[in-house]
Amino acid sequence: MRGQCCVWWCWFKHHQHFTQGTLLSILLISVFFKDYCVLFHKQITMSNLPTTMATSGSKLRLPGPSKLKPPGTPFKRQASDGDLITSPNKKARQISPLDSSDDIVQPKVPPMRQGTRLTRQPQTKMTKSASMANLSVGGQRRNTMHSKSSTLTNTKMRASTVNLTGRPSNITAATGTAAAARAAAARKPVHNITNRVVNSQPVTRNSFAAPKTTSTSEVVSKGKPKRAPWDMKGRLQDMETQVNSFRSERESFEDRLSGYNKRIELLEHEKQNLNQDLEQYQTDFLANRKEADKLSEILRREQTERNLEKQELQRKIEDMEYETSSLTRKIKARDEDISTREEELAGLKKTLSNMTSQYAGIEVQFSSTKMLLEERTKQASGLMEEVNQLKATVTTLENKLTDSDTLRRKLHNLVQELKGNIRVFCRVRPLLNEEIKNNGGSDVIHHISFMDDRTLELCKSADPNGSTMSGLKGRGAGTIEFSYDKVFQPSSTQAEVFEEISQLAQSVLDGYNVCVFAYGQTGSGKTFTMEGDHENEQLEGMIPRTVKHIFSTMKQLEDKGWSYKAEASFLEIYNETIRDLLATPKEAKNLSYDMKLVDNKKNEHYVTNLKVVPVTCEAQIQKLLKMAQQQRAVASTNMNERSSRSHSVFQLKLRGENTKTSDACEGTLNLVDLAGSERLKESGSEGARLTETQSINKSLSNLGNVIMALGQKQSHIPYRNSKLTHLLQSSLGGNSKTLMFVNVSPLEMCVNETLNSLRFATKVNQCNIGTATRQQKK
Ligand SMILES: Nc1ncnc2c1ncn2[C@@H]1O[C@H](COP(=O)(O)OP(=O)(O)OP(=O)(O)O)[C@@H](O)[C@H]1O
Repeated sequence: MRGQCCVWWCWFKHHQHFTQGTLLSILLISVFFKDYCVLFHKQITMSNLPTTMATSGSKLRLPGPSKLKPPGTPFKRQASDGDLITSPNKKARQISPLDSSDDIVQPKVPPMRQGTRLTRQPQTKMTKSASMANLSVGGQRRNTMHSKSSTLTNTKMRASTVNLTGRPSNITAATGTAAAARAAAARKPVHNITNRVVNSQPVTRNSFAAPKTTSTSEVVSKGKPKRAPWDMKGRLQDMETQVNSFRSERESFEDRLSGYNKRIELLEHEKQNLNQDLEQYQTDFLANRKEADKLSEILRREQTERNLEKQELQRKIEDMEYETSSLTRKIKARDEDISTREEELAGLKKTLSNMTSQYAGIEVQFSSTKMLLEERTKQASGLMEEVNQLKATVTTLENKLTDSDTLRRKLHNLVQELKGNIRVFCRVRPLLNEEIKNNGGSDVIHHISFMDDRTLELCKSADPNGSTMSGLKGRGAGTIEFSYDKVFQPSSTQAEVFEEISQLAQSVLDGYNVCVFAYGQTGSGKTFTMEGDHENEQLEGMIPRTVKHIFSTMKQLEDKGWSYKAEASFLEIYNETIRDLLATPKEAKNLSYDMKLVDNKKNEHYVTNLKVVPVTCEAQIQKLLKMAQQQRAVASTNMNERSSRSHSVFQLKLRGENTKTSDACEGTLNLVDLAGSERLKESGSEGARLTETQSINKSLSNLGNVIMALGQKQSHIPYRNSKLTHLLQSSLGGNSKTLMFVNVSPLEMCVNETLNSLRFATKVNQCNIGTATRQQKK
């Protein structure tokens, strides 16, 4: 009966537009086929297996127990396309009716729309299932329905039946729409009918496995007594009742269907929204992913930078640690220093307290001293007046002194002029080591007596040749007295000797010609007097001392506006031949030296090819003297090992200019070391040495002749008789200041030579060779 009802319901649903009359006639026909339908229903119920139901040419295949899903298992999406009967494009939403159960696991939805889905989704599934079942039963595809799809359809139909029987579900509750309310009102009669089913057999999942369908006819039959077969009227009434019931159900279903359709639309809309959301999510996801990539890149860079910064900071920390350690050491050192300073400070404080007490005492003294000072200040002011007066007196005296000095110079020159321009100094050398031994260990010279600083006596015990001392003053037999401008005893030093001739050095700077020569026998001390010992400053001779004096005076005169130019030359005359002592043998090779007159009026001569060296300092001249000394010809004789056999002439020309007074002058200094005078018999010279000696004596005797001629004012002065006098012409004449050293040997065996030298010197000293004149340059 239940199957029959289903058939009818389906048919009715399909042909709902039929008129009630038509429906009635159909019902009558179905009554005739009642037995067949009952039998068919029984077959279904008994077998509980998939059954093919044919009604009015339509077939419906019901699912067997094996086709049903286990309880609690939701329909899965792997259902074939056959499951999607009415709307294949919505198969994603085709879910088992069991999803409506409370214990069905709901599909996950995005959180944003979770609330919505939780309330709507089950309803959507159920609506679809119900519509599908309705369509299937309605026979739209009754001839083409596949067995599998019909199985599912049957299952769905049953599920919809279950829902239609009034099982409370969240779908109804969730929708809560007006349509649902209308449907519920329309369903009311059926609900009453089905309530019995619900009460007798509650719907569970297991009930789907073994569905216990109860046909409407059975329900009706249970409520009312079964009509007899012949009671067609009653039956017709029942059918009408059922038809009404079905109609109301149909309306209810239609309402629900329209609700489901709306729901489908909503869900479609929601799906679109969800798709949009999904797209948005995907877009967002991609954007976020890109952003995440960017951020990760930034993070990586940041990490790299942070690592670098970290390393930098670590380095800085290390540096700071190092600095800290150094500062700590410094602080420690400073602390130590501070402690030391503190100790010092404590000591100083003590000292300060002592000094403070001392200061108090001093202050007392100071006050007394202050008073004293005031008195002294008064005295000082008086004394200052005296000092000023004295200063004025001093100034006056200084002026007088200057005038006196000038007068003294004039008088000095006058005295020199009165003395004669050629002066003679006698110097007796001391006995040397060997000579002292021979003298019995005594340095006393027995045959020479020094009367004063100008006179000496020569004692000559016997004259084997019968010579007399006629013409000389004597205090008795064998004693001869000689007087000169100055007599230097053996003890006289080089400095004492130079002091006497320093005025001559000054005269050169004043523009006078000066000639100093040493005369004496070999070994009497001429070279010692003129050159001395260059290595020992105290033993330096007249030449270096004169040069030093001249250069020091030149510096002093610079303050008075004088500036000088000096030129030096050094030559020797050996055997009447001139040799340049400042030229090396290479330089002097093939050079001839001769005397030539510079100026006829002045009788000035010069030596051709002679090397003249400009000098600016004393050291240069010292160098030249050493060079000349090395080159000087030294010959060994019986009388003296270092006997020099030539006359040496050191010449220094000075030209001075005064920028203040526009004064100018020119002076020449000649320092001559004559060759030793010796008598031929005593020297024992032979051959070349004899010739040397003869030449030397000749030039020396010619020197004497020139001086004699000058003294006697002869018209002819034999300057040219020898190279020496020829060279010294300008210095021996009346235009120069000449000084002759007569060097005397202390040896008694040389007394005759000494006598000759002293006689020669006396002759020279008696000569008046004229007045020296200053050579002024204009
Ligand atoms: N005043 C003196 N004081 C000390 N020693 C002196 C003095 N005069 C000369 N002598 C010494 O006497 C020696 C001879 O002196 P020097 O060579 O000067 O004689 P000389 O006359 O130049 O001889 P020559 O004509 O042969 O050159 C030297 O050893 C010198 O040192």
